[in-house]
Amino acid sequence: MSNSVRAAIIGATGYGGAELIRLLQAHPQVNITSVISTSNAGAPLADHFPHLQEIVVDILDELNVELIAGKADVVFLATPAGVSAELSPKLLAAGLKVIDISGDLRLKSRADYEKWYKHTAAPEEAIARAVYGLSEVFGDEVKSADLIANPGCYPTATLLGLIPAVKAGWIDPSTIIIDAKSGVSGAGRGLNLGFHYSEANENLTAYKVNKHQHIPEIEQALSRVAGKPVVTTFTTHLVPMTRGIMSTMYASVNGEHTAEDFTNLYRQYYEGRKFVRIRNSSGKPPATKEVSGSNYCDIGFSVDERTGRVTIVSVIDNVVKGAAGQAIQNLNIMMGWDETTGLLFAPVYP
Ligand SMILES: NC(=O)C1=CN([C@@H]2O[C@H](COP(=O)(O)OP(=O)(O)OC[C@H]3O[C@@H](n4cnc5c(N)ncnc54)[C@H](OP(=O)(O)O)[C@@H]3O)[C@@H](O)[C@H]2O)C=CC1
Ligand SMILES: CC(=O)N[C@@H](CCC(=O)OP(=O)(O)O)C(=O)O
Repeated sequence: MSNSVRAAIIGATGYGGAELIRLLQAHPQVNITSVISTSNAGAPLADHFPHLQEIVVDILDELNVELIAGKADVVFLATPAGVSAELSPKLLAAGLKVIDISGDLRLKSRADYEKWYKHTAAPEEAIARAVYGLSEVFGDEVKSADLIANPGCYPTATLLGLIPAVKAGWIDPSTIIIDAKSGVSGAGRGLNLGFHYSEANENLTAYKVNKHQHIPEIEQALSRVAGKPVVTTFTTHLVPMTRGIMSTMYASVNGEHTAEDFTNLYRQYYEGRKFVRIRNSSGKPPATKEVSGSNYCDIGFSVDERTGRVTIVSVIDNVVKGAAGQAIQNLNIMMGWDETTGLLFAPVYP
């Protein structure tokens, strides 16, 4: 077990990159040694993110694998789809550990990736080597990994909310419906008409209906846990707020289980895992603001005796637990450190 690591961040001028910098600069066992940009190498990072000036040294480096290997032990990729598929094998070959927050290495089927992401899939060896880093569920596999496929933001909230019940056989997986909502930062910093203030503000839109790239990711993990193929209906909505994801999930309950039973089951499943907080069944469901800026995932339950269905509400901050925070949690697990190192801060409220 090493006591500290040097970290490089590719995609440092984007939202995921900025959040990695914000969190890693406060991590006691990580030194940021390179922040990388393909379009602005040589410029100060603070030109892009004035909120980070004088927090980390920094002139943006060019993207050069040899340069990174000379400066860092671990590389975080906060890059658009298609980049990591090509770059990760080169970074691994240079002896680096790689944590990828894009979707490039999450799907075990290359055909599925190409169908849902419309990019060329990563080489088979890289996909086989990548460990799906849903920390609280697959943490044991993360321990020995050198390549992490960090889960997507929606899948993180959704899977943490469904897996204990699916695993226990308390819900019928064929009845699962997932209704998910995200703040605008989930779409990244790039410009796009649908995310202009006047289009997104005071508006609520469903998007990528039955076409969202997180559908196969969610189904892959649920199928693994259920031990049989699971398909789901998953609909995403854009909410005019900056951060936050809420996944509201519905499923038929197998047998007689109250909301309190679900609460106890989930508390047992996540025992000792500080970042998943299960709400009391008598209280109100969790809200996005109650996890904003933090690495927490809060989950609450209601069972409707009339319909025999459970409603599960799960919330996260998309850029923290849904991206940079979970990526750092996975680094902690890989390094044999306490998984909470550098991440135990309270949400920002209000
Ligand atoms: N935003 C979120 O909540 C979440 C995002 N993700 C995923 O994380 C990844 C990053 O997302 P996000 O930070 O929001 O996106 P942004 O669009 O904000 O940032 C992406 C960054 O990638 C860099 N980049 C673009 N093209 C290349 C290239 N060819 N090679 C290397 N770097 C490149 C750009 O910087 P430059 O031009 O300076 O190189 C850009 O700043 C995406 O795959 C996204 O889907 C996952 C979970 C949550
Ligand atoms: C609001 C919004 O547009 N969110 C994005 C989240 C994208 C993302 O995180 O993509 P990968 O996990 O596939 O990398 C979306 O729904 O596509």
